[in-house]
Amino acid sequence: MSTELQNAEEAEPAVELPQLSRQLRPSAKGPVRIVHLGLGAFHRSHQAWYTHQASDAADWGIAAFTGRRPDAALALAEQDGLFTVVERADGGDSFTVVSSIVEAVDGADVQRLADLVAAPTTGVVTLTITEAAYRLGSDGHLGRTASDVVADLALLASGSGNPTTPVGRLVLALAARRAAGAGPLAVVCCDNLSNNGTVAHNAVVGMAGAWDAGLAGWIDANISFVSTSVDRITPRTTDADLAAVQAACGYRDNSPVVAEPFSNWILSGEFPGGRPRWEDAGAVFVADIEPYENRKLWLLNGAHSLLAYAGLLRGHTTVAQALADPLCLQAVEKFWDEAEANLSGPEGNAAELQIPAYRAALLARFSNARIAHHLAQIAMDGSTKLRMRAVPVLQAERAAGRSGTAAALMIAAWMDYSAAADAFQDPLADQVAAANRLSGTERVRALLGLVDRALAGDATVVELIEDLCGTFGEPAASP
Ligand SMILES: NC(=O)c1ccc[n+]([C@@H]2O[C@H](COP(=O)([O-])OP(=O)(O)OC[C@H]3O[C@@H](n4cnc5c(N)ncnc54)[C@H](O)[C@@H]3O)[C@@H](O)[C@H]2O)c1
Ligand SMILES: O=P(O)(O)OC[C@@H](O)[C@@H](O)[C@H](O)[C@H](O)CO
Repeated sequence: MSTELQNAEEAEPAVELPQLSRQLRPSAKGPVRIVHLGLGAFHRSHQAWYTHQASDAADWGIAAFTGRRPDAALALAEQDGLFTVVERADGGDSFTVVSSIVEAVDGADVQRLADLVAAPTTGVVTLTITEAAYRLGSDGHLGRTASDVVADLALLASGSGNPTTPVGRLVLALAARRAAGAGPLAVVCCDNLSNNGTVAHNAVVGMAGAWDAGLAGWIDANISFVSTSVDRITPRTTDADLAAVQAACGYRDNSPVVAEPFSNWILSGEFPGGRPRWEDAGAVFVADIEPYENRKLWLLNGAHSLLAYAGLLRGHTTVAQALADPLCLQAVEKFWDEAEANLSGPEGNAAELQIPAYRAALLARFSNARIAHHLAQIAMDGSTKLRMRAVPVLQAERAAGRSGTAAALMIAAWMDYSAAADAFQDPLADQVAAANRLSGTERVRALLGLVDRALAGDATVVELIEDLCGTFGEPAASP
């Protein structure tokens, strides 16, 4: 099922080509034993790709559900779940048809989700629903005032209708599993969150407990929440990507995904319902995930957020363009110095994390100009992302008696961007807009309070961030 072609863009585009399907590329469908929520680009390039490569892949089919719209499920269902992963390196593309997704379902079909999660054959639920979708407040617990959470809780209490949040849908499906007596399984969070297994646990148990304390107790006793560090840069698919697959592979694929050749998956936790041999594709299972998670979230994702806000303010569009700007690069290097000073390795062995090599590899990965990773995509949902990417480094620097200026600069750049952006997307967009109607120190304090309440109460930090605003260009005047 794997095709290797180099320099696809040199091939002539074909016309009237057959569509990718299991007839065109014969491949058996494994039984559904993994249910996935959040059928986006990253699930296809990462968890589906690892499952496809496992030596026991034939035993582990994935049923993948979309989040907010049916489109991705409809497109993939047309191809019996098959899609192409395009690995885009500096030197050219290579193409692999991935067959692990055996069912692609509209997330609104909550009955199908409940049926599959309740099946005793299902052993794993994976999640890529984005950081903001867990609806956690800055205290790390479910924000029970968010309007969609309120609506889902009312709906669960009434016993009729379908939840709309992914967490609400999962809670309903786990209730069905409990009723069916189907036993334990693992929920594997693959979103870019620190301690993401605990985040998923707090969101799921928080919502279940607000509905039915017995269900929350059953989930605590039966569901293992696995933490992971996930890595593979996967931008949104473009029309040019569709054309490149068509030209190189000789079929039409309406759901290809383009990713960098690099991939990494580190997992920590129990799998009481079994799991595929993901280690065959390079996944690593560890006892203590925190050092790896911090390395990735601070160095990679932290630099991404910094480049996104600084880069957009300076008129750049992609990660590679922003990195080529000396002012942005310098900010990244300084942030990395601060982050590195606070990274400790497994069992206190920092050398194990190989930070210099990791930093050098990141510079090379970010500079891959053939991967057009748009800063606007990375910039979304900043109030949530900064809690993982900037706040821990700033707190650690201050605890060590240092200023934390480079981490504070990331937050200042986000503030400037929030006032300047034409289309600002964030779960707290309304509060951000209200804060931006204030001025001076009041504005900075209000914005910082949306990211971290304790930091907003520290006058020195507020002053530092206020001084750093404007570093990458003045934001537009407040509305
Ligand atoms: N793309 C990457 O390079 C990458 C790498 C590592 C980790 N991740 C993680 O995976 C997540 C998804 O990335 P992606 O590239 O697949 O994005 P995507 O936009 O392609 O897909 C996101 C999926 O989540 C659903 N979703 C988003 N917000 C939701 C909400 N509020 N409620 C319900 N469903 C919602 C969407 O409908 C979609 O199915 C990221 O947020 C990140 O945490 C992504
Ligand atoms: O996907 P997000 O929105 O959490 O963050 C944007 C990027 O930082 C992220 O997608 C990275 O590219 C990814 O985490 C690399 O593995």
